[in-house]
Amino acid sequence: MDTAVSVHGLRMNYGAAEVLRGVDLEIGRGEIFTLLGPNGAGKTTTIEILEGFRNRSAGEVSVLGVDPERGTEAWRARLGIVLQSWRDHPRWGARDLLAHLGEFYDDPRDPDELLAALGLTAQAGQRASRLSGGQRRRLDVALGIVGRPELLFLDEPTTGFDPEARREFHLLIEKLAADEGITVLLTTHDLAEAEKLAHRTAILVGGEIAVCGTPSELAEAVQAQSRVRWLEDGLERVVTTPDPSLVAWELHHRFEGPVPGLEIRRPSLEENYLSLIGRAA
Ligand SMILES: Nc1ncnc2c1ncn2[C@@H]1O[C@H](COP(=O)(O)OP(=O)(O)OP(=O)(O)O)[C@@H](O)[C@H]1O
Repeated sequence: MDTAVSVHGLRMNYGAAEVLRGVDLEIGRGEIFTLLGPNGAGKTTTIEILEGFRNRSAGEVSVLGVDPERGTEAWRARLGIVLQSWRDHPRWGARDLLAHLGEFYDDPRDPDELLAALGLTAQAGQRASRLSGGQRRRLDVALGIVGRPELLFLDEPTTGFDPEARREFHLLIEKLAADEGITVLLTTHDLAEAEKLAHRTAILVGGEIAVCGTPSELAEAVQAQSRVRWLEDGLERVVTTPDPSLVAWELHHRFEGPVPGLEIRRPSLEENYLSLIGRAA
């Protein structure tokens, strides 16, 4: 795998608070990688360290072959960064903002093509402060890719999007990765978004990677036990098991026929994700 991001034993303390507790990650070039986790898990802290905005407490980090703590301007120009909230230049029009930012790069994208790709052509002359939340996020993404980055960081990019805008946004990210080989690292707390969009996802819980893999590996790892219920001697019995068909087979044998009130339930991925991150499903 041609590596875009490599992280080993990453630790971060804010004073006495240990926020990252030994994070390991390898992200390949051209991959769409999601960092998924609940509020406060350490997602933003991780990507701020990768972006070179924050110095780590310990561990090894390489982003496009460079330690972010020693990143030069030339290295930074290879990154596209979309922060959680970017509220600068409220008086600038969307197109002017893109054209202006593009001047800082050697080979910027054409502002009009970018606006069209993001579905913002009608808002080209509109001030950034007058855009809706979803339009503003799309402009943020346009600003993030105007310099043709090799690696794009997106911190919770779809917060506030309606379903249609979210779907279009996902298509755009898939196109950027497929057509241009851009590596994308995005954070989200939406399991469905990670499942839909990412080639691979790492679930960050309490400053540690709980699970990392492709959507099917994720489903398998997060898949908890199934619940088998039945009635016996007037009482409800419940067992949890990784192999509900075996339990049902044993029950059928024991009852020598139909099992009263037999019910098998496999928790959804969402339920299992919630139990993994320590929330009631
Ligand atoms: N500058 C800081 N000083 C002290 N503590 C901080 C600082 N920034 C973040 N934290 C704490 O570190 C923990 C991780 O925060 P972080 O923003 O990385 O989480 P997150 O996973 O991005 O959360 P969210 O989904 O809410 O954005 C939280 O407990 C947060 O309160």
